[in-house]
Amino acid sequence: MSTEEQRLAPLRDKIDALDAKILDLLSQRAQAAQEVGHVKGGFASPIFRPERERQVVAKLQEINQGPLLPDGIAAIWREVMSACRALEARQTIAYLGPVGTFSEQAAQTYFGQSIAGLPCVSIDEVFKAVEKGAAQFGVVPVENSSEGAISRTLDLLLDAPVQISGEVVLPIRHHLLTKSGSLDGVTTVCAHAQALAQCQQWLSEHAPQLKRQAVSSNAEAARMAAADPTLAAIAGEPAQIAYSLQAVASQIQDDPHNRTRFVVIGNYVCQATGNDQTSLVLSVDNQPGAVHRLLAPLAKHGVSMNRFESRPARKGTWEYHFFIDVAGHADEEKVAKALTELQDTAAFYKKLGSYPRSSI
Ligand SMILES: O=C(O)C(=O)C[C@]1(C(=O)O)C=C[C@@H](O)C=C1
Repeated sequence: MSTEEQRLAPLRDKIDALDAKILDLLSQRAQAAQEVGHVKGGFASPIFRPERERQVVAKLQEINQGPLLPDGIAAIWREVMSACRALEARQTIAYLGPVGTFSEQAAQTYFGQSIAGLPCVSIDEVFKAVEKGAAQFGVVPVENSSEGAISRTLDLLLDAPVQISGEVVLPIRHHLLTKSGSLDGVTTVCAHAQALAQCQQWLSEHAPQLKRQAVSSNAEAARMAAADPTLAAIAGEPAQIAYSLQAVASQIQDDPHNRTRFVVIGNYVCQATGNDQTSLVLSVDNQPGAVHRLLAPLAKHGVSMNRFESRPARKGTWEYHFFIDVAGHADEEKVAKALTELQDTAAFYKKLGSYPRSSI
């Protein structure tokens, strides 16, 4: 045994002994979670409680003496609670598929790995899966830092009978992938239209010879590139792994801070956590100063606006719908007062949900 091995052996023995204790405690925790699940079953109440999961992590981060970092604690307990939640009842989570998409990564980032993933061919299908009860929750992209709002998601949120129960913000790292790891013989690069737009400068500078073909998702592009040596794909690491592709170039997005925000849709109304956001859709009659008057209650009651997005109204009597995110939970007094006055002023008003802010 080498000198290094001699010095590592007792430390590894110590780790093994500690791991055994941790496993015993985790097993006790899992049994307690199962009992929680039985209680919930008696009341037919929801298994997933995001506000409780935030509370669990926040308490541990508060008492943490190190050396684990807060993000490490959050990641560990996300998986601990994901596994415990699955013992209560495995949650089916719909997302824009196929496997390997950023939407799948967002679903796993939010719910952990212990979920039943339901890849859907379109954002519409994610909404349908949640509405018909085929999935408890859905994860859909709502805006990208480079390309702006995902209009289909906004249009579906307008009419769908679902709540926004959470949000996830993912850094988006696009890679140029092929089966061989080179561009020899490659004529076309495939990707979702958003990804092609987010990498257009890099493609023009480094691969202007490639034809650009938009497809339903980056993971679908990866699946195609895995089957056709004349194709390259722009996709993330999950798709690269899922379809055994090699990187020709990594992180080719034009904006190094490129990120996409996803919303979690479901029928669950989150309780306040102290770090929440409320999303709304509003419309006003087309009169001078109408939008200013519409938003006046927010300033009056000291409610901050985090986002304001206008969309042409595709039907009905109004010209625009305004998608607005405000800081705070709808149950907070100042937010509740502002929303009541907004509702009285607006020609159209829909509360999409109050939910915990993304921790990223
Ligand atoms: O406390 C609960 O409601 C539980 O179901 C337990 C638990 C956990 O593992 O701590 C698991 C799932 C919930 O989303 C929240 C917390």
